Amino acid sequence: MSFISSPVDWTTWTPVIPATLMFIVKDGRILLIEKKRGLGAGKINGPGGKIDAGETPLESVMRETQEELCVLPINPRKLGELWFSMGDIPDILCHVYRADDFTGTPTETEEAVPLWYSLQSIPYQRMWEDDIHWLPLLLEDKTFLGKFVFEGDSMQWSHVETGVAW
Ligand SMILES: Nc1[nH]c(=O)nc2c1ncn2[C@H]1C[C@H](O)[C@@H](COP(=O)(O)OP(=O)(O)OP(=O)(O)O)O1
Repeated sequence: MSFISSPVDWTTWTPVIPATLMFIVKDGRILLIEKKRGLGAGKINGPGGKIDAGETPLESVMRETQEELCVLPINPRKLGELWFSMGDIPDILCHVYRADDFTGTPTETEEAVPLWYSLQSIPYQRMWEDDIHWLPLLLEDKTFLGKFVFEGDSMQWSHVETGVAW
């Protein structure tokens, strides 16, 4: 099924789960993870996760990157937001960050396997279906707001705007 106009009324959409993603880009490569558990297990994504109570999005993405990969991003900056209407699971608002350097050594943990990819060979076919709609913007250092409607793993509708001031 595909929709021309959104199947979701975004003016009344209310996110239930605030979450984060971090993309470290350095020397022509991007640091991704194979997620070992949780939502999207088996997929390739950036490190990140749910924001804990009392945490800011930035605090959360630093903690999650440290927990999942044993590295700390340097000078992270927020480039995007992703609004997910997820059907049968709670809706997610995800804050997306980029950093161009880090401290530590990417290390496999119980949650994730670190994977470096060249910017010319990002494995979009193993990522969430929406990623190809906004990750190229992040790589160009552009800001964005993406809205996506999913049914299970299948994207039903998408809209991405760029030039958003965060
Ligand atoms: N369609 C999608 N595209 C994408 O790129 N990332 C998505 C996505 N849907 C969810 N995510 C990411 C955002 C966030 O980092 C993560 C949220 O999944 P989870 O709730 O399973 O988090 P975690 O497995 O880290 O759980 P916690 O450790 O409890 O925070 O999944």
